[in-house]
Order: sequence, then C-alpha cells, then structure tokens
Amino acid sequence: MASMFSRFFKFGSQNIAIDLGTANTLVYVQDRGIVLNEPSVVAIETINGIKKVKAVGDDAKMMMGKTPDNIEAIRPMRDGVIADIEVAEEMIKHFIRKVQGRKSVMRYPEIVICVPSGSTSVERRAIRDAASNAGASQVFLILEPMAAAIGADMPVTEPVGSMVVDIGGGTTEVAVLSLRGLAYTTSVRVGGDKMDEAIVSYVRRHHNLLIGEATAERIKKDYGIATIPADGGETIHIKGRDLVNGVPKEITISQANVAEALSEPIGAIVEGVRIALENTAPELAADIVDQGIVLTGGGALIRGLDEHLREETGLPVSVAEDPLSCVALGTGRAMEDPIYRGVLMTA
Ligand SMILES: Nc1ncnc2c1ncn2[C@@H]1O[C@H](COP(=O)(O)OP(=O)(O)OP(=O)(O)O)[C@@H](O)[C@H]1O
Repeated sequence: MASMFSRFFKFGSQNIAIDLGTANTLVYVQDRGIVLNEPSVVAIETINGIKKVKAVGDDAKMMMGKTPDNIEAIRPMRDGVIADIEVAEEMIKHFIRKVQGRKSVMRYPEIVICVPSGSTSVERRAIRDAASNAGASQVFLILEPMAAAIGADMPVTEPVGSMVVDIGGGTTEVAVLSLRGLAYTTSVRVGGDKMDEAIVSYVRRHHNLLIGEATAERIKKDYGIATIPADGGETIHIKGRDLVNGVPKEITISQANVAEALSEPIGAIVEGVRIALENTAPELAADIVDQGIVLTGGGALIRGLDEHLREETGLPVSVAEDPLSCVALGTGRAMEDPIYRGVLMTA
C-alpha cells in the first residue's frame, strides 16, 4: 500500500480529484485547483431505440423538466450514490475529457474520487470502476466527510476531535474526525433534494399548485430559512400548473411558509447531529465543545441554519468559507499534500 501511495504522489502533474456529487460534480486538477463545476445531469436521447448522450452538465440541466419525449434528463447520482452506473460513467468521461482539453499530454490520469461514508463496498467498487472505465490509470477513494473537513481547513491530522456536517444534495454526512480518521460517522439520506421536494409538496398541499424541482430549488436558494421569521419574511410569487383545472397559475406565499416546509428535512439533519454527539467518545466530545461544528455543502447556505443548530445543540457552529467547494478542495489537497497520506483508500 505504501509503495502505491508514494508512486501516486510522485507521478505527473495532471492528476485529477473529483467530487462526484448528487447535485454538482467538481473537478480539481493537480496544481491548477478547481477547473470544472457543473450539475450532475446527463441528457440522453433515444433515436430508433438507440440511446445517445445529448448533453452533460450545465447544458443538460437547462433541459430538465423541458425535454421532448425522446430526450430524458437523468441525474445518475441519487441519495449520494450511483443510481445509474452507465450514465454516471458517461458523465465522468465527459468531464475528464473536458478538463484535459485537446492539448493534454497525459491521457490516463490518476484519479481521487470521493465516496459517501455510508456507501457499501459494492457502491464503492461501482464508483471506482466507473472512473477506471472513464480512463483513469489508477483510482483512489476518499470519504466525503474527510474531504469536506480538509477542504474546510479543519485540524484533521491532529489529535483533536472536530465535527463536520456536510449537507449535500442527496445526503447529510455527520462525522467526528481526529488523527486522519473518522472516529464516528453517520449519513442521513436528507439533503438539498429533500428540501426541494418538501417545497413542492407544501405548495401542492396548500395551494393545489404543481411546481417543478428547478422552481422549488430556486425558491429554497433565494428564500430558504431555518427558522420562521416573526414578521412572515419576504413575499414570494410562484408560477406552476393548477391541479384543479390544469392551467398555469401564479400564487403568493411567504418566507415563513418556506421555513414551515423546510422544517421536516432540517429537523432530520438536526437529529443526525444529535445522534452523532450522543455516540461520540467523551474526550472527543470535550474537544467539540471547544472546536465547535463546521457546516459544509450547499445546504449550509440555508439562512440561519448555523444559528438554529447552535440553539439546538448549545455548541458553537460555523459555516465553512466556501461550503460548495469544500469536498472538491479537500479531495484535491488530499491528492497533492503528503501530510494527508493515509486518508486515501484503494477501494
Ligand atoms: N444558497 C443556497 N441555499 C440553499 N441551498 C443551496 C444553496 N446553494 C446550493 N444549495 C443546495 O445545495 C445542494 C448541493 O450541494 P453540494 O454541491 O454540496 O451537494 P453534492 O455534493 O452534489 O451532493 P452529495 O454530497 O449529496 O453527493 C443542492 O441541493 C442545492 O440546491
């Protein structure tokens, strides 16, 4: 194992780190940093029964919910794991080709790719094989909360306990880290997607209006808030299809309604943090009282979530500087910096 890692760190300068997320895929190229950040979406076109990739990433996301019958926009990652292995492989291939460009001299990079801590060995092998088939000469894996913590500049190599809560699209990973290892980890299958679904179902239940995932995500990003504002907050205009007579319609809701819709998924995240704290060894728990909890992932950007968790746990809570990039940055740093040797796995 050691010889494999030393070869890895010596090798060429075009190695690649990938944050293969449910919502977004970020690619970090050695010595260049994050060079690609696109939605994990692939549009597949079927002509005479034959399936072909029509678009990937940004171009494919624009088609979501608006495709004709013969084109399907697929998100190959669901709940933080690969739901459609073939499509995921196509997506990884596309992104690798895109970052390498035409002039690249190194066609077969070594790849570090992150996996959810709760993934099974079968799921991990599927991710590793997808990267191999996409052209990697060698594939290393890193656990997502470890990558998030490294990307958030947390003291993961020191004998000090710290807690990271990475709220992604499909999963929320809660982990206690110390000495390059995960002392405790739990993965809740609740993240940004469940928040979007909660908004869709709130609007359907209370207003008989059907809205798409993309509209719900926009509402969450623009108005999502963890606690109900006393004055009701801002007013939001939403367009969708009336479920009673089937015609397009516009309604108005308040930011307080959005908070109400989000209370269930946010409650599940708080519960995950509580369970992790209850299961943390006393010495490490004592460290967390000093170090506090760091939030990463896109869900960390919900307004007031840090404050809400602070109230619920009584611990200091902060949001990482660039929560959407932490996992990719950490995966890249783990690839580049020998100080993190030992956090990479072969399968
Ligand atoms: N400003 C924002 N406010 C609230 N949510 C946001 C914001 N920006 C992005 N998000 C949400 O964050 C999620 C994506 O986060 P991230 O890129 O960290 O996840 P991922 O790595 O793709 O998913 P996973 O870790 O589950 O594989 C999406 O659900 C997105 O809607």
